[in-house]
Amino acid sequence: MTDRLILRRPDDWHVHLRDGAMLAHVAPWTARQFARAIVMPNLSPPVTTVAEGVAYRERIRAAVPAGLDFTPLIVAYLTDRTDPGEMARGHAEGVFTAAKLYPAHATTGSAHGVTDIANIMPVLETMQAIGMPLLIHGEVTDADVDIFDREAVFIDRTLAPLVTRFPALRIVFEHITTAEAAQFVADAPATVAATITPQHLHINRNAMLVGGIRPHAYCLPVAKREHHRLAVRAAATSGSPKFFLGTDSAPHAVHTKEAACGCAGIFNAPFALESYATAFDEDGALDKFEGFASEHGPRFYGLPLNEGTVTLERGAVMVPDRIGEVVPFHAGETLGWRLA
Ligand SMILES: NC(=O)N[C@@H](CC(=O)O)C(=O)O
Ligand SMILES: [Zn+2]
Ligand SMILES: [Zn+2]
Repeated sequence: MTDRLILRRPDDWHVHLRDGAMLAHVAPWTARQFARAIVMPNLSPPVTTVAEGVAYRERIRAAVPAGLDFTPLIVAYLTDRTDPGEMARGHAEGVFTAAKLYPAHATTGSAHGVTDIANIMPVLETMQAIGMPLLIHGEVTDADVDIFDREAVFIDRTLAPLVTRFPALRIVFEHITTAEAAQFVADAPATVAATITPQHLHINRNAMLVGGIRPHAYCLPVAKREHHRLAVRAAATSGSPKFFLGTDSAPHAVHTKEAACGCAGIFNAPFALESYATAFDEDGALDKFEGFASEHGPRFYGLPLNEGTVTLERGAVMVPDRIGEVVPFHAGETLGWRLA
């Protein structure tokens, strides 16, 4: 039995670091675990221009404690009016690593998102031509589609046609939650990959709804039935280079989650590696963890692998009930792996 895991330094390919006081509160947690992170642009207002990207990157750097070697990778937020030239310039100047498609009103901070994919066709043409990855929150927003079906329907209505129409565009299907998504990505060309969160490896929808409504288990896409969790978990531990680590750590102050209309998002950054390692260990797949955490992501993005290592060791770690004003994922639980 392995008791120590020495991994090439991992990256987080999907995180929400927020802004202002929340940024200062949460950024150190990500920076102590990961070398780089793809930082989501759904601020208010969102990060849409190169100048805003540069300014946000500076604010993130200022929030990272001295001595931690951490590189934030900035993402542009696509709207109906995104200028292809602005994306090309941001990418060429090394500001925008990728651009994010939020279908309007699909999730937290998506009000300025894209109302119809037809509106961004010229942007996608440019991104394909310059090799700029497209990151997607893959859920439809149609009122007649059940919330538990919104990811699977998105594949048929939007994602599959997009992959056909843009055969050279690199696409990351973010935070997948369904068997359909795992299968779609596995069968898709090598231009299509997916991130997987810790929560979607650990919980199904019962965690949210059995024995009382549990707002801290609520995020989007919402956790699904158990067979979906198992399919997502099989994808993560499969060793396929199409699946990689993206926490979707999404902090919200406790009073905004414990509310009549609670915010979507789970704050998992403080114990993210511990959480993933516990899941891989439970499935006898620790040998697949380094690829998932440290290799598949940079290879897909065309970025160098990190130098240096982190060490995880078997041993109990208690997750606190609160971290400041935020309730972390696994609050009150004990995980079986800890960061050395
Ligand atoms: N995942 C979530 O439930 N929430 C994210 C947005 C997102 O990633 O969809 C957030 O910004 O709070
Ligand atoms: Zn999302
Ligand atoms: Zn997210």
